[in-house]
Amino acid sequence: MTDITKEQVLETLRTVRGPDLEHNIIELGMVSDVFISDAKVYFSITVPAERAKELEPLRLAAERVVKELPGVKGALVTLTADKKANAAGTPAPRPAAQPHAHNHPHTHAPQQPPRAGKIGVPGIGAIIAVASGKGGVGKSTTAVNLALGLLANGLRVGILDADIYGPSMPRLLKISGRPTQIDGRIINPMQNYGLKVMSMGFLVEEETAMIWRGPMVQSALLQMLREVAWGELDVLVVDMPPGTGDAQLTMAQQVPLAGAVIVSTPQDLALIDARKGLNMFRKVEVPVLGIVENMSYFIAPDTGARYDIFGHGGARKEAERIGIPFLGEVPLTMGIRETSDAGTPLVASDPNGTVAGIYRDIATKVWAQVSNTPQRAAPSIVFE
Ligand SMILES: Nc1ncnc2c1ncn2[C@@H]1O[C@H](COP(=O)(O)OP(=O)(O)OP(=O)(O)O)[C@@H](O)[C@H]1O
Repeated sequence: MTDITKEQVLETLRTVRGPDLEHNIIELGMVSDVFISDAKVYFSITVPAERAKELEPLRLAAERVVKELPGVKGALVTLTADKKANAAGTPAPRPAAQPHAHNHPHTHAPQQPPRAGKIGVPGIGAIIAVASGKGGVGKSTTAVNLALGLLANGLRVGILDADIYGPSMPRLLKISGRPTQIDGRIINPMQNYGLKVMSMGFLVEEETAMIWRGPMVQSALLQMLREVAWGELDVLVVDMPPGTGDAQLTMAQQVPLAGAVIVSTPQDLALIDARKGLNMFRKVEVPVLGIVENMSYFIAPDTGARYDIFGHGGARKEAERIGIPFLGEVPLTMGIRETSDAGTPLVASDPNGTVAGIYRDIATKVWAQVSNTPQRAAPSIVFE
């Protein structure tokens, strides 16, 4: 079998029509440089920032045609926001409901209930949210590897999948089956890789959760927090649902969070959304522990060479601009993709690898902040 070439990849990408439905994505100049390494193909497609969401099918189509080429073992395609549009002075899209959100986080914040209204969970030292302004940036993958990084630092760790509509923990941690109950009420968490885990995915079929309305989701979440036999934990990592809508805001208000970690990709579009996430936590006075830049740069698996094809550094600049800690850069690698899809997260399956080291460093930085906050030192307040 001959090795796959760049030309073959570009040729097959000519069969994928661009957003104008007339020209293909190569003609339209939307495809970045193509990297091929060990029969795996990596590239990004540049799209206008405001259309990234609706163009997800384009990304999938491009990934599919490349994967179907004989000799290709895998393809990893990302959407990149069109920077030129911004450089040319096009204003970045703003959320209609929060017109001042990303410039004046405090100016227009509505009145919120005081933080004293939140109550701790007995036995749990600190609860940390992992959030992202939008889906698909690798929030769940980061949450799992961060949790494992905290575990590797000698802490007792649990992870709560708060994404009721799209739970990912059963897949990411390769856990199946139903949890057992104590006294018909308290649920035993599931476990793998030393983590205690709870997810709506263990309790109901995905289709059932899909038809739930807001209040049901809220009570399901609080139940997963309080009616689960977590035991003694130093830290519970909550994988928040993506986005910054009302549901996320309520959740951030109701869960007694010690702090939040924001995950973003380096692209402008993701950063705009990350900013919304930051503002959301500020509104409810939850300390932002910092930003992680995921899919920051690309490392060719064969040569180890590093390529900055995704606009690396955006999240660090953003963190510096607004004065919050920058927690680290996680590269885009096939290893992360494959292990998260296979349910064998890298920090557990390749603890000595470079990427595991990056996640452990992030975990150390996060914990250094959390353990210095008064919430950690104070005993948990018993609820009800
Ligand atoms: N650094 C990375 N390198 C390569 N692939 C990655 C990386 N981070 C995440 N991925 C892949 O990107 C996809 C999305 O990741 P993940 O499910 O963690 O994102 P998410 O932000 O939680 O998404 P959603 O909000 O839709 O649940 C997954 O297939 C995952 O394996």
